[in-house]
Amino acid sequence: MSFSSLVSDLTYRDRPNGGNADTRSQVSRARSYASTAATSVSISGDISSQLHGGYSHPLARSWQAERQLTKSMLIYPVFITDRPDDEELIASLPGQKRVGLNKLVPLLTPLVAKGLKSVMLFGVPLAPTAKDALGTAADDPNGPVIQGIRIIRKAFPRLFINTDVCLCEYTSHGHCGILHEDGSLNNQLSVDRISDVAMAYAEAGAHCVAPSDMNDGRIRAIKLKLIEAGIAHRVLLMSYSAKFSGCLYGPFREAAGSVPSFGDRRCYQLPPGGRGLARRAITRDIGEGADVIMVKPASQYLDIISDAKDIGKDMPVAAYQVSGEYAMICAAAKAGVFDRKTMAFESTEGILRAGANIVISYFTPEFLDWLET
Ligand SMILES: NCc1[nH]cc(CCC(=O)O)c1CC(=O)O
Ligand SMILES: [Zn+2]
Ligand SMILES: [Zn+2]
Repeated sequence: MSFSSLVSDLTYRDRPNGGNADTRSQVSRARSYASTAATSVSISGDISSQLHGGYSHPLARSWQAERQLTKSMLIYPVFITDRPDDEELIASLPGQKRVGLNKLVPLLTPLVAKGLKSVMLFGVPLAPTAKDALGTAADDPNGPVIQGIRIIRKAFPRLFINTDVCLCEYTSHGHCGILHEDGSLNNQLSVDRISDVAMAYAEAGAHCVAPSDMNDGRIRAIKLKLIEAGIAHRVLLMSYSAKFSGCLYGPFREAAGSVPSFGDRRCYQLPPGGRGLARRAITRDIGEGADVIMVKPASQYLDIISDAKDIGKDMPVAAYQVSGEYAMICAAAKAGVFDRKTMAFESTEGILRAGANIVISYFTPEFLDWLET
């Protein structure tokens, strides 16, 4: 194929700008270049060098992705406080709100109408007496999560309810379990307590329990309790398997009031360089009975998402684009670094390309406007 025949193709091709004068003059300039250069420039017969035709049309571009982002892949994090009439914007998470139980249905109604399929519930106890060493408020039958489950089940019977299961929002020390006297996690007591909380959410009607505490053995403990209670067949167990420590949960901790009062979470959340450790945690959690494995944060850990897909070949992989990732995108877009919507898609498509089937995203309400299906 010669250069001049490629150039003449240009005149027939569909063009988004309708082949305006500008393009026509480019084409004629290219053509006159081709006629003078045709003898010296010749493109060899290598047909595999031609890729553009495969993605010149928007539909053809969509065919290039293994997984297209759809509304059913998105899970929206929802923060519920213990003050029923609360409705306040979260300063650290632009555009996101914390709501009380009375404002839950008004928050979700327009989103469900636009195709919201799934939420992840977080409880935010604000009452000064709400926190103690055991995180008692986590499974308070009158607390925000259990009452939130009941309200959502009734108002939106088709909405899939995931519940984040952890103690850090409810403990006086802000750690994700019960502590030894020296301040380290007491793994056995923590697992007992976390699995009780998971059971309380499942029995209240949650479709999914998702422990984010990172104590060893909690997946197995929860699965066994679900089986024992005869509800394992209707409750999905999503493990925050590869959850890394670092600075990307800051805005969430602000929103949920779960900043640890001392120390940090590095003894239970994974070290950022720990790819092998993440693979072991994923393998372990699959073995303990997880139905879905999660990687978190998402964009900084795309290799881990890919590993999760590889290890859990037959399982759905979820990725949590966490508060810090969201806040960074908001801040950069606001500063004019890039367009917010373009980056929302680009980051999410990267997460899907790495292997995720499910994305937990603060952009969900916007995606419901942006996506057709
Ligand atoms: N353990 C609770 C929990 N569940 C989800 C997140 C983070 C979510 C986000 O940053 O958006 C956290 C915070 C943490 O572990 O400190
Ligand atoms: Zn926690
Ligand atoms: Zn420790």
